[in-house]
Amino acid sequence: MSTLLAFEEALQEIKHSATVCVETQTTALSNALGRVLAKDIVADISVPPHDNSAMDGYALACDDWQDSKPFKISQRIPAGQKADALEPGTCARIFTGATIPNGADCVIMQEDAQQTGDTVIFTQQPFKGDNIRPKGQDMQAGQTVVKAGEKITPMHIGLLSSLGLTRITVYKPLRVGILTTGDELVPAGETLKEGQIFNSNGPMLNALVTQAGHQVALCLHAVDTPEATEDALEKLIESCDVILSSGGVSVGEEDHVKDALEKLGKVHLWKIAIKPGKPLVHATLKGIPFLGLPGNPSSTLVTYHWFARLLLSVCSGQIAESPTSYLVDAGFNRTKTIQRDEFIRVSIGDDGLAYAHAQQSSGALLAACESQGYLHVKTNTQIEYGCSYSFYPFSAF
Ligand SMILES: Nc1nc2c(c(=O)[nH]1)N[C@H]1C(S)=C(S)[C@@H](COP(=O)(O)OP(=O)(O)OC[C@H]3O[C@@H](n4cnc5c(N)ncnc54)[C@H](O)[C@@H]3O)O[C@H]1N2
Ligand code: MOO
Repeated sequence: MSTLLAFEEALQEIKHSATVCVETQTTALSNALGRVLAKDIVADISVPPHDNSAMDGYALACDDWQDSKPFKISQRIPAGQKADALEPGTCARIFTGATIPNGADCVIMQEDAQQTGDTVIFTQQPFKGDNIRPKGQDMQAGQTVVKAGEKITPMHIGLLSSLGLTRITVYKPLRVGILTTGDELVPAGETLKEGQIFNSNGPMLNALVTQAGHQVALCLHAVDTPEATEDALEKLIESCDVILSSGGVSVGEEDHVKDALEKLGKVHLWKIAIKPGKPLVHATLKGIPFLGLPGNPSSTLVTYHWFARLLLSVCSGQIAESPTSYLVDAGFNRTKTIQRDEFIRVSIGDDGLAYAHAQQSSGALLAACESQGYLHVKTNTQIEYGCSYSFYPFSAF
C-alpha cells in the first residue's frame, strides 16, 4: 500500500506534465460549437454600440419633468434609425432598442404616459437613466470577452456574433488513440466462446472521448503478448496525439502494457491510492502522452473521468477545470475504512441524501448506469449517516 501515490498528487502530476499538443486553425464561427478557442477574443466594439431604450415609451431630459406638464413629441425614433438631438423641453416617441437622442437622459414607458395627438403628459416622476441601456452595458470595446482555452458554447456563438465576428482561431481537434488489451475480449456482434467476454471498454472509451469533443483517430485491440502490445502501441504513436489504453496494467504475467511502455518510452507513475482504478499508469511514448487505464470497466470509467479527461483537456488546449461538486449528506453508514480515496457510485434520494448502489464491484457497469454520480470518500475515512461528502454528478465530467 505504501507505494501507492495519493489521489491529489497523481492529479497534479498528470495535469502539470501535460502540454497542448495540437496546432491552431481558423474556422467559421458557425462551425465552432464545441471547439477550443486558441486566442483570447477582445471586443473591438462596445455592445450595445449606443445608449438605447429598454422600453417602448418616451425619451426626455428628466429635469424638464413636472407633474402633468404636457410635452410636445418632437421626433419618432424606431429601433435601427439615427436619432436627432432632442429639441429642448420636448420628448421623443421611442421604441425598445432605439438610440437615445442627445439631450435625453431617461425613458418613461408608455403605460405611464397619456398621449393626446402630438403631446403627452407623465404623472410619475422619472429619474436619470430610467429605462436606458447604456453603451457597452454588455461588453466594452477593449474588454477580453472569451479566453483562450474556453470551449465554444452556444452562448459564445451568440456573444461573438454580437461583436460581428464570423471567424475565430481554434485548436485543431485532439487525435486520441485507444488500445484495448486482453485475450478474452471479442467485439460485440461476434459469438462468445467459452471464457470470452465482449469488449465494452473500447466502445465506452470511444464514446467518452467523442463526448468530450475530441477525435478518435484509431482504435486497436491487442492480445496478451508483449509483441502484440508493442506493435499496437507503435501504430498508435504514428497517428495520434494522445493514447489511452484499457487493461493489462496490473501485476500478472498476462499484463504487458507497463513493460511495453518501459521499453518504448518512460513511465512517470504507476498505481494510485484510489478505488476503483488503482493500477493506473502514466507514461510518455516518443513524446506522446499515454494513460493506461485499468481493465475492470468501472475502473476504466473512474480513471477516465478523473485522469484521462484532465489529460485530454490540457492536451487539446482547454483550461483544466476541476469537475463541479457539491456537498451531500450520506444516507448510509460504513465503519470500514480503506487506505485509498474511494469513488462510490451513488444516487440522491427524494430526501436529498446520497445512497450507495448495492453493487460496487469494479467489474460492474450497470451500477454506474443506475447511479447519478460519485461520492468521494477520502482515504481512511468512515462514512457516517448524515455527514457531508463531496458528490460529483456524472454530468460534471
Ligand atoms: N495480484 C493482484 N491482482 C490484481 C491487482 C493487484 O493489485 N494485485 N489489482 C486488481 C485491480 S485493483 C484491478 S483494477 C485490475 C486491473 O487489471 P488490469 O488493468 O491489468 O486489467 P486486466 O487484468 O486486463 O482486466 C481486468 C478485468 O477487466 C476486464 N476487461 C479488461 N478489458 C476489458 C474490456 N475492454 N472490456 C470489458 N472488460 C474488460 C477483464 O476481462 C478482467 O476481468 O487488476 C486486479 N488484479
Ligand atoms: O482498483 Mo481496481 O480498479 O478496484 O478493481
